[in-house]
Amino acid sequence: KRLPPGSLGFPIIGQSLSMLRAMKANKAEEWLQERVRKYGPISKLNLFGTPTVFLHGPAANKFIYTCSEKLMANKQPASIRRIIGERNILELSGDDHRRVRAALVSFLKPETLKQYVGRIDEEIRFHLKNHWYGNNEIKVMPLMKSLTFNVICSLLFGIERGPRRDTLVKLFEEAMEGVLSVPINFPFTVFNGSLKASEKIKSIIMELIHDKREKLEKNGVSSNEDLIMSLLSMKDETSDSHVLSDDEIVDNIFVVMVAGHDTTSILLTFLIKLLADNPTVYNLVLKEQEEISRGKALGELLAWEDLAKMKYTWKVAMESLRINPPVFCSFRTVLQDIEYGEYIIPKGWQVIWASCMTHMDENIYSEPTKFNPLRLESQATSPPPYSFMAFGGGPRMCPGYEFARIETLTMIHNLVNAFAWKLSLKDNFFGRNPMPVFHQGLPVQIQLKKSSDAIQIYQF
Ligand code: HEM
Repeated sequence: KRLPPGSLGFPIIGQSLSMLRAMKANKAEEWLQERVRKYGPISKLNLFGTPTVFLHGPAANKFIYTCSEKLMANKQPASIRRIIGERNILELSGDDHRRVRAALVSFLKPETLKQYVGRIDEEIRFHLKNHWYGNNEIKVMPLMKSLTFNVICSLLFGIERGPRRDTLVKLFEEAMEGVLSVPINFPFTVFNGSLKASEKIKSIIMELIHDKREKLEKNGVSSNEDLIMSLLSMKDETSDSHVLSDDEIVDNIFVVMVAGHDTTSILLTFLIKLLADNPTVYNLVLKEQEEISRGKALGELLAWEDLAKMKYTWKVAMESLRINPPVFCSFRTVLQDIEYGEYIIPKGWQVIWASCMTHMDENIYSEPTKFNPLRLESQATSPPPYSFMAFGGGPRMCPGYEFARIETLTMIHNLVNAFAWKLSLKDNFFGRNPMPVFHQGLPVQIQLKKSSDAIQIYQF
């Protein structure tokens, strides 16, 4: 058995800068395709200070998602670990991972979230009134980021609108800049700036924990009012001790901030673009959403049951995720030498794979660059297992799927019912940092629909 083909490049830096440059120029898929052409579906390289093996294809996806925890752990690159924290779910494995995941899922599961659909709808209407109503043009990407951040602040962290939220937004952007960087902590480096922002974010979360604990003790009852309250209320049935330590709550609230807001904002941004580019799809989505509005009183908020009727709209969202998955690549760390085909992946190395590569494989999806929401519906063309990777897979599959679905469907329902829009620019260039970023924010010209419903709901 031997090492996979490829070069490890220069020590520490390896191919990191070359890959980051390709990501910034939105050429990362081509960069990876070039590797596959040169070396095949498995090759070695050096990323973010660690020797790495890149794997490609559904068989590789299956291998990673079903691999024993004894062979592969979910350790992230050092930059992510140091910014978010050692006890965040992405770093944990075995019983620790199951315990923290179960605690998060007990709030993120449909049975809990279904009662919050109306609250998310309210936050979205507030956003539309404040940022869309009365304007002729808006920039979609920054607005979607602020919307999804506000939704998680309200629902998951119970942070009221105001200075604390505003400070968090700014710090959060600074922290995110260095999540994929060479982890050298010199003054004025991006990584150094991100570490400083991360410290401030953590002290804000710690303050929140103290405030909420006081509130819980005063009331003397457990609470599902928001995710932090829910985590603080959780006790082990046998020992009566808290399920998560304060440090674990801080690191995992941080990870939910990262995982929960950027991803959905990117999905919404691409959806708005795809709907502008595809009038037929926009009209079909509108038809589905108008049908739902007809069954409701004027101004009545959406409920869980309404979301089940938005089947076509969700297919459109899934097709958007196939073409533009927000999470570009994922990492695991090898704990023992692993044999993969004719190669060996040594202990201590990283494994990396990229969903976009599988999603754009024409052997799986015919005409992969074509936006076709119905392709995920038909039995004949539905993708084989481990071929749709936007939410990951296996025991680490995204636990925020339902939250993202509620938020996305509720926003699209409100948008198509109230507004028509078209892209302001012909070219809307985006790069990855590591999430996609539209350089000009995706400006669109918008028009409030003339219907009396839209005017009554979305005007002040
Ligand atoms: C469109 C929206 C979203 C997408 C595309 C997405 C994608 C993903 C992917 C691909 C993974 C797995 C990464 C891996 O295997 O290494 C993941 C994990 C995760 N996601 Fe999401 N996500 C989304 C929304 C959310 C939301 C809204 C939340 C929370 C409110 C969330 C919380 C998490 C957490 C905590 C994990 C780690 C799970 C674990 O390690 O057990 N995500 N997500």
